Amino acid sequence: MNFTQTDLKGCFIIQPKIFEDNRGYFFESFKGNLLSEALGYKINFIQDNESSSKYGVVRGLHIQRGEFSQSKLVRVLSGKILDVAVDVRKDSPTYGKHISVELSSENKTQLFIPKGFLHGFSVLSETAVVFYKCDANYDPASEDSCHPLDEELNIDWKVPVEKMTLSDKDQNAKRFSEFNPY
Ligand SMILES: Cc1cn([C@H]2C[C@H](O)[C@@H](COP(=O)(O)OP(=O)(O)O[C@H]3O[C@@H](C)C(=O)[C@@H](O)[C@H]3O)O2)c(=O)[nH]c1=O
Repeated sequence: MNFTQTDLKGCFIIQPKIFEDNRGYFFESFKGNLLSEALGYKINFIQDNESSSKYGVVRGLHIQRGEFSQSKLVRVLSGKILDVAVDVRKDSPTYGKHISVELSSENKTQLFIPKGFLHGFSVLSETAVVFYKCDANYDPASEDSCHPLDEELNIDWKVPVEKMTLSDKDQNAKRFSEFNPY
């Protein structure tokens, strides 16, 4: 399992080691000790989420604040997404910057996103099933969000705008200029 720190400190791209043979493949999809070693601190994942979405769906950009703030470990069980993390950590030298990483059932790449980041993804395949671990429970009262098409963030979701599907909540999300740092 290979951990690569990204341009946004604390966000890691994780590439599991795949074992292929005439039966198919095997890989360890999560190793708590190796993740803690790479991060330099311990993570205690307590909730797993799965969602399925069709091509062009953009979910995000979401965050939970306070005691329910979440780190996430994201991977794709089928299809392909563009996974996006935006640094909203107050005083971070990369505040407002984002990374985008293609995650697919084919490349088996994972993205670790620490607390203090907005998270979202777009679906680049016909459908995609996304699975992610969280280290805090879902708490709607702690949720905050930012519009995925905010001009200041300038995220290329790799989906034409006319083909995008957003939830009502995301369509009505605030602009980044109105967003309070984490
Ligand atoms: C996120 C979440 C939603 N729900 C419910 C609330 C709602 O009725 C339904 C759909 O919720 P949403 O529209 O918020 O789902 P979605 O837009 O997929 O929200 C998710 O987006 C990605 C990008 C994230 O990073 C996640 O943390 C989460 O915010 O599921 C839960 O019960 N538990 C959860 O953990």
